[in-house]
Amino acid sequence: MSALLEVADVGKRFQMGGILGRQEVRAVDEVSFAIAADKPEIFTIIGESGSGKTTLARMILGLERPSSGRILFRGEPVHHENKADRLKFMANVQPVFQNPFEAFNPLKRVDRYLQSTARRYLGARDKAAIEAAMDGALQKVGLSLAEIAGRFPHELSGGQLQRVAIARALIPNPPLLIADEPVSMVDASLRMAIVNLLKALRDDFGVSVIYITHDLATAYYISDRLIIMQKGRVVEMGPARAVLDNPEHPYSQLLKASVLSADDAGAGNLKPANELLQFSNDRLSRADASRLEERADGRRVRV
Ligand SMILES: Nc1ncnc2c1ncn2[C@@H]1O[C@H](COP(=O)(O)OP(=O)(O)OP(=O)(O)O)[C@@H](O)[C@H]1O
Repeated sequence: MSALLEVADVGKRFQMGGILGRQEVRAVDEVSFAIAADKPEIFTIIGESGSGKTTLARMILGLERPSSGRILFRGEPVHHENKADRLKFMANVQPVFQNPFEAFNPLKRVDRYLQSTARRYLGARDKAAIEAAMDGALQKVGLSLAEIAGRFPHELSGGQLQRVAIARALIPNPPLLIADEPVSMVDASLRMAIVNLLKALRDDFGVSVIYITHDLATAYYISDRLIIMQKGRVVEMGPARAVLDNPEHPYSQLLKASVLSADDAGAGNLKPANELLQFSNDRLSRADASRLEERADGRRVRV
């Protein structure tokens, strides 16, 4: 397989506190996976708050240096000191952030963002070429330049604004998007439309998406493969349906049980989840001596 992205034994440690109470946080610990160049997919990173998802995403985007391991995009390290190399890399790997209202300045018209992206990455100078690039990207997300031209962020819904953010990311025609919790700030009624859009980008335009979430339901619906992270470590990874239909690691089971117990609210059905929490914490305390073991269905589980 020729790899689009290769993440190999990647770790990130942060030093916390002063000289005395100095502490090390292992935000990400020995994470490995690869995304093929010729097989677009939605690869999901799932885990609760603090499990290291965003740190991993920032390292893939070249915004943070790994403390150990390596990340290669088409065989080249993702960290570039040189501005031109950085720009070339960013044209290929584009981020979509959680909160579209934070991503756009409320006093700036949204089409300006698309314009500057087209100038920056495509080197487009004349008005017709810039507008064609903007409209092409907006059409991919179900909008058009005519619909959003001249409008300010508050004149669009959260769902529309997130579509514009995705259109902006698509302008350089990147083969890979890194979408960090792209639907968590979007109104529940509009969430599926964004999730379906990510699927359409994969199916119709061959874009791979690293989808970062703590939401099992959308992860199940959208993912080809996934990794489940707990405190910086992968506890289970593999084909999404196989893993989520029948999770093996206690933490994966706990995530699934938490979704079910939320549906079951009031039914007093928390005991199994409490037991799983105990199992999961037991495993975590022995994590240093653990390793990922391969299963017949293609998944790998930390044992
Ligand atoms: N710059 C930093 N300095 C120190 N610690 C950090 C830094 N960034 C992240 N961490 C720590 O690393 C761990 C992983 O954080 P990270 O933000 O990657 O998790 P996450 O899964 O994305 O959580 P969330 O869903 O809340 O964003 C946490 O314990 C966090 O406090």
